Amino acid sequence: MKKSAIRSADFHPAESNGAVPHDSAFGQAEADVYEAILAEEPSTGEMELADRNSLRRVSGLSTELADITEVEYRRLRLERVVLVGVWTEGDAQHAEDSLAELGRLAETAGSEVLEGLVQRRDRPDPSTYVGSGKVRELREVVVATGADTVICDGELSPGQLRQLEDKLKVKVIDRTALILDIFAQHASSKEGKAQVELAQLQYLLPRLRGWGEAMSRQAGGRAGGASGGVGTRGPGETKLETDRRRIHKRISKLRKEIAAMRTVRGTKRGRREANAVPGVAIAGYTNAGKSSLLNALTGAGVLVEDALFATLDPTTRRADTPDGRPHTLTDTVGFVRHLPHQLVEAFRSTLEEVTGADLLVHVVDGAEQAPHEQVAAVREVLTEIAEDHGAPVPPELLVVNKIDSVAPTRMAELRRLLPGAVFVSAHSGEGVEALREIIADRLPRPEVFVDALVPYTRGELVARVHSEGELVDEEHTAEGTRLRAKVRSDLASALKPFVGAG
Ligand SMILES: Nc1nc2c(ncn2[C@@H]2O[C@H](COP(=O)(O)OP(=O)(O)OP(=O)(O)O)[C@@H](O)[C@H]2O)c(=O)[nH]1
Ligand SMILES: [Mg+2]
Repeated sequence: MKKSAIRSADFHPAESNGAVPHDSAFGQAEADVYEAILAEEPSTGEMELADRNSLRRVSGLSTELADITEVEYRRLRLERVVLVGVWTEGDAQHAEDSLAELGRLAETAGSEVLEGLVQRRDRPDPSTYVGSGKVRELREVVVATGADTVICDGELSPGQLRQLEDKLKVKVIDRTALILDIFAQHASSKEGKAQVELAQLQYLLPRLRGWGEAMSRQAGGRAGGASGGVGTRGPGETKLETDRRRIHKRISKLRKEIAAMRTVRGTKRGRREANAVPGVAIAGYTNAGKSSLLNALTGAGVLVEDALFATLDPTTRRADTPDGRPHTLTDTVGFVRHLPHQLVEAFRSTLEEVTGADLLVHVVDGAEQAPHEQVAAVREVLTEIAEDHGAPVPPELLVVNKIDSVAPTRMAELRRLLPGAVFVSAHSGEGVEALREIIADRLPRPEVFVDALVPYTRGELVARVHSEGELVDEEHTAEGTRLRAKVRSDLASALKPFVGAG
């Protein structure tokens, strides 16, 4: 597994400030307890209780929310991580690719990847995700590497997370939480932030119970051994109820806010549609080079970064086809395997930019090992959104990017894997001109022929024919401008009063 440089500025070893988890905003780690656990490896049933009582609460994971709004800025503060995946189908290569991607996601979130392990199983273990033997092995790796976090390549149930954490004694998070964390770090617009927070809270809600139990158990332990038994409402649980209510309230508030922002976005899009300017959405796997391609096509200065999910807010640019027809190009949020469904829901309004487009430019990174798998993952999410939206997926143009870093021998293979694709390099510009022509070709064309005499008082209609339609000829007469052109239906109806007037 590739190692990234340790981000020393961000590196906080387990803090030992004696903070009681209940009082700390996000459960400060209790380093002294942790040291004690490291010193002895408990294995017997007798040890188990002590073991559980000394569970290390890790910063960022605790559901203790001092202030719900902090979720927005919540960072998992991942540091030194060990990755683990369960491989249930496909071949070993597939499992390793998925883990390598998890590693890149972890690095994007700012952590150092120390080790990666995969296990072949028919299905993940219902209680600990990996099998019990593997848990022990994993614990050894955690101790040997000094990792403070284990990231699992899947979405774990609240119970699985808790049990693994109990056994590994370090923070355990899953792919979903990791992706949510990256989105939280990258969201910059008001809408993006609200969407991420909504997704995080939805993820958090079902997980409150388990952690709440652990917390009340701990509280009971501290109170002198009178641990809150079954049915006892410990302080943790009371707090839990309050937290849950506050989260529910916050969720409905966010939903309302997002709906309002969606209306604004819809209005903007509606205006574009009313202007009959066809829209192209650039979609695709994260890091495929969507923003780079938008820049190459339009000269827009959109942020390009070798990071996953650099773009969270759609950027729309106007452009003209080589034959002068205006259209819009929208850069969109990238997709990834197992995109958390909470995010798909929260980002619906953003993703609607994609399903509402006239043409989908689906960008895929040609330098990837298995680009066709990324293509499949993207199509899966698109279908899901389109179904939700009750609209068909727009016609797709597959574009293979980064051909500057593809070996010539590999090109033939790519053509076979991705039939019908256009090959480009946003960097070298190769193929970009051809892509422009193909996009122009696939855009809906004005289909209604009009022959109208537009009075000089209605100059704006003439201007629209110039910018949106295809002019056949134009003549300035005493009564007005005589236009013969092909236009889209909405403009044709606006011109109707003047048709046949000459
Ligand atoms: N070699 C090569 N690298 C490219 C090309 N296009 C983009 N890249 C690199 O790929 C990385 C990702 O590019 P972006 O344009 O940010 O990709 P994106 O699809 O917008 O990514 P997200 O917004 O994070 O989903 C950057 O490091 C780019 O420099 C290309 O044609 N060739
Ligand atoms: Mg981007």
